[in-house]
Amino acid sequence: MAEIRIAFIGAGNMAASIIGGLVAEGHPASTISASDPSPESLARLREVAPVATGSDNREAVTGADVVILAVKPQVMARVCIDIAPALAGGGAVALSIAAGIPVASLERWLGPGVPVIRCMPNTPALLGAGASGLYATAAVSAAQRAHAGTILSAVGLVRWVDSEDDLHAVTAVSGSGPAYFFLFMEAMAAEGQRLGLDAETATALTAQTCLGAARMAAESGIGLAELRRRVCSPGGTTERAIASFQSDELEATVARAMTACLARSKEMADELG
Ligand SMILES: NC(=O)C1=CN([C@@H]2O[C@H](COP(=O)(O)OP(=O)(O)OC[C@H]3O[C@@H](n4cnc5c(N)ncnc54)[C@H](O)[C@@H]3O)[C@@H](O)[C@H]2O)C=CC1
Ligand SMILES: O=C(O)[C@@H]1CCC=N1
Repeated sequence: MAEIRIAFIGAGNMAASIIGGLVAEGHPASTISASDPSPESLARLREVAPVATGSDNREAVTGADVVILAVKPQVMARVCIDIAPALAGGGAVALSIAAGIPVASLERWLGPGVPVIRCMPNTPALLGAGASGLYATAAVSAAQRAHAGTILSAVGLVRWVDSEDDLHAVTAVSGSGPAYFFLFMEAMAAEGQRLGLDAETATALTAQTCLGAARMAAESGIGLAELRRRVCSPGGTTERAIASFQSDELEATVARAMTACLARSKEMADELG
């Protein structure tokens, strides 16, 4: 990857996931810096990759090509207003990964002349298995768009969306999505134990099954419903389990959860924007 100087503001879970993935992909750690007031966050990050760390956000953004805003939505306004003078005229693009914060707010806080990209990534970025939705305004140059795409592609799948509003749906699908699968796996592993397996075996079988199913969904070129049908031997065991899920309205349960997620994303935009 061409050397892009990347500054992370906020060195928590998501920053560590993206930095870990970037460095594992061969992006030089020497071109990455991270700023965070929490010594604990910085120490955890240094265990992931030997990047430059500090607590001065303005210093971190100076000279960066891409500034990744990786703080919680609740502190984003304060952080942006604080770094705005250091970004002015520097030519950097700001890339926010915060849920719910609209581009218009980021532009207002960062000041004129700082192009903004919004991204909704997810934590499997740590393993290079992330999934990110990105949205850029017209003020973002083709080169800056390419930089953002290169960074996020280093840690997984990237899809650009044409409308900022679509990022709410991306959040409901892939941003929050890993947690849905963890919850589902927790339930499967717990039931596996109740049915007699030891905890390690139940968890390992569950995780590997999820991984295998996900790889088939992503790589086989076969539709999801067909993949499911191929596991269901007529009159067999899976058919019984699927019938039980369907009579318990699994699809409606999933739809309600994702609708709640999307509603919260919109609510956050209203509260914090
Ligand atoms: N965790 C996830 O799965 C995903 C999170 N996001 C978004 O990523 C952002 C970060 O989330 P996490 O990494 O999970 O949170 P986190 O709490 O792990 O990390 C946030 C970091 O920001 C630091 N921070 C607080 N005030 C700061 C300041 N003034 N300057 C610099 N750093 C400051 C905190 O000390 C902390 O280390 C959020 O906006 C969230 O919406 C997006 C997609 C997925
Ligand atoms: O729960 C959240 O608000 C963040 C955004 C997507 C995943 N985690």
